Amino acid sequence: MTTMTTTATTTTGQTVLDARGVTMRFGGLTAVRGVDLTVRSGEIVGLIGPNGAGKTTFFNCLTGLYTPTEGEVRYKDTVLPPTSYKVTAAGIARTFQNIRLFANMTVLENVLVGRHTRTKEGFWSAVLRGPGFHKAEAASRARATELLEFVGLAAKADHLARNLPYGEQRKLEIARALASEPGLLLLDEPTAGMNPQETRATEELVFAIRDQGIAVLVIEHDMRFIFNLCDRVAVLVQGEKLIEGDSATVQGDERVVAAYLGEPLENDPGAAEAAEVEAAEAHADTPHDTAAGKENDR
Ligand SMILES: Nc1ncnc2c1ncn2[C@@H]1O[C@H](COP(=O)(O)OP(=O)(O)OP(=O)(O)O)[C@@H](O)[C@H]1O
Repeated sequence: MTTMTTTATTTTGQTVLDARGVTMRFGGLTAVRGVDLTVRSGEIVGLIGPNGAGKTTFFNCLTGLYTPTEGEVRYKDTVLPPTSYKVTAAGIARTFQNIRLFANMTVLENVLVGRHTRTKEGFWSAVLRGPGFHKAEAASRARATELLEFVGLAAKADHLARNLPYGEQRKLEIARALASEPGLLLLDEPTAGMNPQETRATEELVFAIRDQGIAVLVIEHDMRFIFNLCDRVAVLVQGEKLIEGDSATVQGDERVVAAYLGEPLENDPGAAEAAEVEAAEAHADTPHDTAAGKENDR
């Protein structure tokens, strides 16, 4: 990972995101109910909660994919327009839980696509390909290359996105989001499917992004990642914000433990194996056999 040449613009404490009373209803189901959340520059804020708690729906309300049924979202004092293109242009970028790359485009082209809200050259300029277009294109390529260096993918600029390993596809999504030069980056489960080394590298990458002056709001089920990374963590349960505070406060809150941390996650990779071992122990004549074998498999 290399350092971007843009100057860090951190003015710690300035509110970049101010969501007030955000409610999202789908017919009879209230997926998000009256959620307030602020994110300030220089901060990494975590959003956690059980499956179905409303985290992604809340992200969708912040990024113009959904228009909240009630409530208001402001970015740097301006009420956000209800379309994702305009939200990106205003300064909020995001990645998705399910990776959304252009699989048959190169790594560099994917990042160039992310720059479309920052290029002034219009349709006719692109068609006529005059000097203005070529200058803007060269500047965009230079910036995209810089971002690929930042996330550690410069050597793969010409590879097709679909040929990247999973962890690198997630990095590419982040580079593409950064290409819109956001002031706030929303990451939806950035380490899903990653091994521990990739997760650790993602943690470093998020710190580096924050150090560039970009505020980060991150949804993640990996609690170690969240509590290492975040200055503040908000917990959503059944669409409502249960608590918000620093890592120690949230981890120690009895309601959070009861509602979330105390229960195995639905996709807890150890849960199926643990159940298998328990069942084997209950039925085996020699309880050590199966359990010992399973331990070695982990
Ligand atoms: N477009 C939609 N139409 C109807 N219901 C929806 C829609 N999107 C989400 N929901 C419902 O809203 C609730 C919250 O879902 P959401 O995906 O926001 O939860 P989540 O906290 O992100 O879950 P996970 O951790 O599993 O990703 C769920 O009950 C879900 O089924």
